[in-house]
Amino acid sequence: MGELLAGSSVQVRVPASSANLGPGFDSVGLALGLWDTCVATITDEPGVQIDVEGEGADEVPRDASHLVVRTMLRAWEELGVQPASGLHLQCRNEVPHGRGLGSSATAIVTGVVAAQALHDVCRGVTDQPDLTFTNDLAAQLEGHPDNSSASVYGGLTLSWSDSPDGGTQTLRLQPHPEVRALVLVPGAQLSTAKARSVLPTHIRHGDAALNSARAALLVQAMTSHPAYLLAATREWLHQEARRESFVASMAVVDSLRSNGHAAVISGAGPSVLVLTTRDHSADITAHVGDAWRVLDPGVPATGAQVRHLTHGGDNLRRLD
Ligand SMILES: Nc1ncnc2c1ncn2[C@@H]1O[C@H](COP(=O)(O)OP(=O)(O)OP(=O)(O)O)[C@@H](O)[C@H]1O
Ligand SMILES: N[C@@H](CCO)C(=O)O
Repeated sequence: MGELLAGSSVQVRVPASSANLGPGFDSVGLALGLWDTCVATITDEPGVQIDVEGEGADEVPRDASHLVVRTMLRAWEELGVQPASGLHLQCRNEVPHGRGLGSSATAIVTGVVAAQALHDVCRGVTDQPDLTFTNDLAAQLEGHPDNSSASVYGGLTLSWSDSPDGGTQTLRLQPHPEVRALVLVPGAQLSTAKARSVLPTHIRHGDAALNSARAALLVQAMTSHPAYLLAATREWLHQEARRESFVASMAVVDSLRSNGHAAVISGAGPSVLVLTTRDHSADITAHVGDAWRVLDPGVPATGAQVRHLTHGGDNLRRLD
C-alpha cells in the first residue's frame, strides 16, 4: 500500500460549472471562471485542520465530514493508498454554494485531484493527475457527471454512460468564441438533492422526442451556430417540474426568454444562466432586482489545475 509523507503539499485550483444548459439534463456542462483554490498538506500532527475563506466559510464543517476531506479519503481508498493521519487544508473559495454553480462538484474534483497529487509527490512522480480516473470517480460521488466533467476538463463537456451505474465518458468541446455566459445569482440557496427530489419518475415519449431534438441543436448552437441559442435552450425534462422550488428564478427566465435571451436555470438552480453573443449585460441586468449578483465569469479553456509545492522521495523539499 502507498504511503504519504508528512510535509508533502500540493495546490489545486478547480473551476465552477453550469449544468444542463436547458435540454442537456445530466449530460452537458460548461466550465465557469470562478475558482476554488485549495492547498493540501500532509502533517505529522494527527487529525484534520481546515482553514476556509470566501464562499461557504461560515457554513462548511471543519472536520473529516468536510466534502474535500471525505473525497480525498475515498480517492486514497480507490488508489490503494494508506490515508494520511494528519491533513491540513487551506481553502479559498469563489464558487457560491447551493446556487446551481456546481460547488459540490468543484469540491469533489478538488479532493480527487489533491489525493492523487499528494500520492504522486510522495512517490516523486511529476505527471499530471489521471483525468479519466478523476472524471469517473467525481461523477460517481456527485451522482451525475455534468458539473464535475466541466470542472475536470474546462470548456463545454458532453458526458455519457453505458448504464445508470456505468463509468463516465466525456467529450470536451470548444464553445464558439462569441458565446458568452452571464450568470445571475440570487441570495437564496437550494440544495441539489432537494431539487432532484421533485423530478417526475416518468416522462412522456413525445416530450423526450422534443427534448432530444433541442439537445442535439444545443451542441451545434454552442459550438458553431450561436444564432440558434434561444431555440436550442428550450427543454422538457426538469425546469417546469422544479418551478415551485425557484419561483423568482423562473420568472426571470420567462421574462428574459420572452425578450429573446437564451436564459435557463443553471444546474439545479436557483441561479439563472444567460447564453448570449453580444454585450447585453445592461439589458439582462434590468430583469433582476438588486439582491441578485450579475457575473460574467468567462468560460475557462482548462479545468482542474495542480501544482506540486514540495518534491518527493524520502527527503521532501519545498519547490521555489
Ligand atoms: N468548497 C467546498 N467545501 C466544502 N463543502 C462544499 C464546498 N462546496 C460545496 N460544498 C458542499 O456542497 C453543498 C452544496 O452542494 P449542492 O449540490 O446542494 O449545490 P451546488 O453544487 O452548489 O449546486 P448544483 O449542483 O445545482 O450546481 C454545500 O452546502 C456544502 O455542504
Ligand atoms: N443535472 C443536475 C445538475 C445539478 O447541478 C440537475 O439538474 O439536477
